[in-house]
Amino acid sequence: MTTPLLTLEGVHTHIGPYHILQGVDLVVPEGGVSVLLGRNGAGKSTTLRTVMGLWTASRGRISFGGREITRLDTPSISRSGIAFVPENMGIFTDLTVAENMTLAASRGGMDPKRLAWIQDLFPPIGTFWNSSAGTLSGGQKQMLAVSRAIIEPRQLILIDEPTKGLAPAIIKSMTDALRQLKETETTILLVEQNFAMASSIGDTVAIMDDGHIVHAGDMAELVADVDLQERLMGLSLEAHQ
Ligand SMILES: Nc1ncnc2c1ncn2[C@@H]1O[C@H](COP(=O)(O)OP(=O)(O)OP(=O)(O)O)[C@@H](O)[C@H]1O
Repeated sequence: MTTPLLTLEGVHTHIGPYHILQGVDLVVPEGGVSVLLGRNGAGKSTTLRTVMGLWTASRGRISFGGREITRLDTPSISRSGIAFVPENMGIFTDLTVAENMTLAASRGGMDPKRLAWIQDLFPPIGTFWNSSAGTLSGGQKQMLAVSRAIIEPRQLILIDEPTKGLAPAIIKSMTDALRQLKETETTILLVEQNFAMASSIGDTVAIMDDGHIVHAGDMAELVADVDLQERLMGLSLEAHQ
């Protein structure tokens, strides 16, 4: 088994009076794509937000690269090498694509070589460089959100449902780009509801329900095991058959 990059052990998260994560155990190996599947409300976004310190775990332990990050603040977690693309993408629609990218390059200036690589990965970033981000299509906005997250090299990127609401052709471009990103030094933890997309790119998979991980293993095993898919169907795959 590859070395774990990110580990959650018995993580509980409360949001106000609600007990949302109820002992999440999750291992993201270094390299490749780990997919987190689960029906609406299962706790997938809360898991990503808890890793980023946007919610603080009330119990349990989160380690990244062998270092405990459970109670660090979000800027420190981000500086430690984790980028986050939230479901609402977090881009500035009143600013241009160029301004969005400049703001994301927090350590002063964009590396031109890296920017050229990103524009190659996501051609609309170059094409619409001086356009207002608000005028981009849904898929282009999502590409901008991912581009902002990778403007500086990161060891791990957490991406929340990048294909939500996108047309099949755009889902394919996004999947191709993430596949290229996975060939680099970046490990990806992807929350997805689109099982076809998730299974085409994922190396490992974890399935959540009711604030727990109910299955974890290799994606190839889940794809090959129709019985297992059927058992888990009601939990996560129902909308995609
Ligand atoms: N700010 C909040 N206040 C109260 N409850 C919340 C809040 N954010 C999330 N929840 C609740 O936590 C549970 C898990 O939500 P979460 O967004 O993590 O699920 P999810 O698996 O990502 O679902 P989806 O696919 O619909 O985004 C849901 O019941 C949701 O209503």
